[in-house]
Formats: sequence, structure tokens, C-alpha cells
Amino acid sequence: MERITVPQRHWALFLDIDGTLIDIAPRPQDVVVPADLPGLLQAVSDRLGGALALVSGRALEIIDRLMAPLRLPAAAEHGAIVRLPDGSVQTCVARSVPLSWRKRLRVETKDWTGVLVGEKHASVAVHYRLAPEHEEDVRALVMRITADDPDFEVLPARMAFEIRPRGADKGTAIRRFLETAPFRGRVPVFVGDDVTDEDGFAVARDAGGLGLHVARDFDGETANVRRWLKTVATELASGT
Ligand SMILES: O=P(O)(O)OC[C@H]1O[C@H](O[C@H]2O[C@H](CO)[C@@H](O)[C@H](O)[C@H]2O)[C@H](O)[C@@H](O)[C@@H]1O
Repeated sequence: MERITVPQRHWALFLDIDGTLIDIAPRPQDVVVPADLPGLLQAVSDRLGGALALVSGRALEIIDRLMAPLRLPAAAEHGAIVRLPDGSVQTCVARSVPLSWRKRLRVETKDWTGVLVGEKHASVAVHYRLAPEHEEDVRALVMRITADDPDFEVLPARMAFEIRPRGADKGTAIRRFLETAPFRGRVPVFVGDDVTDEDGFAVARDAGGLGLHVARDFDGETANVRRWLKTVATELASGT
């Protein structure tokens, strides 16, 4: 991995979780959070004056459970729900995936062994990582369900399709943070790994910052992202 760039105290750092801070696992509940990760994130946040946020597709309470005891500023469910630095939580979309759709997803996938329906507050992820043979079935199902409702869209994710309400994404979430202290006026740096992170990369770059991709900038290794975060913490502490 090449040295990316010299860490700057005036950065605002935005970090995706799955595939960026932690390795991908067969099922969402199987992920392993390295024991030193919460402490590392706290150290980097402190060096940046609190300008560090998690920007994830996960539900907010899952983010908090994964990163416990930390409760960082966070965008959950791809920007649908945002927790600002003062702890207030904002819902940034007008609607949530209807109960009737959630039921339909459970019923219509029940015989597809290995397909997992991950319910969140505003959105739903349908995972086929354990049953790749059902990719097209899952795609067709979510497309059918959402076809007549322009308030929702299908987001292709890592071995999953997500149904989410339109109106918010990781880019809008980063913009929201950049309007708020201590993020305001800083240079945004967003680290992510997949197609669901593209809106975030675009906003960070448009604002004069960086979009760092795990595959391109960290050799595809979450361990390299964590190692880089340690370097950021150390270099900002020493003022180099
Ligand atoms: O935005 P992220 O923090 O990267 O979260 C994206 C989704 O992550 C989870 O699913 C993905 O990770 C799982 C665990 O490694 C994996 O089994 C699955 O195949 C991936 O799609 C989570 O379950 C989703 O709700 C998030 O949107």
C-alpha cells in the first residue's frame, strides 16, 4: 500500500463500516470487530476535534452495538437516519419500507435457503451471500415489489439488494455533517469499499476532499485501513 497522503488536523473523517473497518462475514451477525477498534476510533476522533463519523448501511443501534462503548456521530441506513454530534437523531426520509412489503419479502424468500432478510427502520436488505444461486430471484423480487412506488429504490449492495426510500444517501449525510460543528469548514475524507459508497466519494471530492477506496487505496484489506488509522492518530498526536 502506498502512503496515501499526510493526515491533516483539519480533516473531517467519514468511515464506512462493513468491508472498510471490519471484514465481510458470511452473515451480517457474524462480523468480528477487532477489540482495539473502538479505542482507535476514539483516538482519531479526539485528534480531529470530534470530526469523525461512521457512515454505514447498518441500523443505528447495530452500529452502536458493534462499536460499543463508542457512540459516535453516525449516518445509518445509507443516510436515512443521522445522529449529529449533539446526539440528536434525525430521520432524513419521508417514508419507511411498508410492513406489507416486509411481510412479502419474508414469505416469498422462505424457501430460498440461505437468503436472509435484514430488516432495518427505513430500509430492508435482502442478502444472498449464502445462496448466490438466488441472486436473480432476489433482484427480480425486490424490483417487482418496488416497481410501482417511485418513493423507493433498489440499491445493489455486496451480495445483497436493499430497498430504501429515496431522498437520502451517504452523500447527503456527509453534506449534513459538513454543515454542523465540528465538521463544518473541514476537508472531508471518506473511506468506503463498495457501490453504496459512491455518493459519499462524490460529495467528499466535490467539497475538495478525498474519496478513499479500500480496493484501490488499501489493497482491499480492512487491516490496512485500521493500520492507516493508527498512523493518522500517531501523526496527528505528534503534530508531524
Ligand atoms: O455501509 P456498510 O457499513 O458497508 O454496510 C453495508 C451493509 O452491511 C451489512 O451487509 C454486508 O456485510 C455483511 C457482513 O459482512 C455481509 O454478510 C453482507 O453480505 C454484506 O452485504 C448489513 O447487513 C447491511 O444492512 C448494510 O447495509
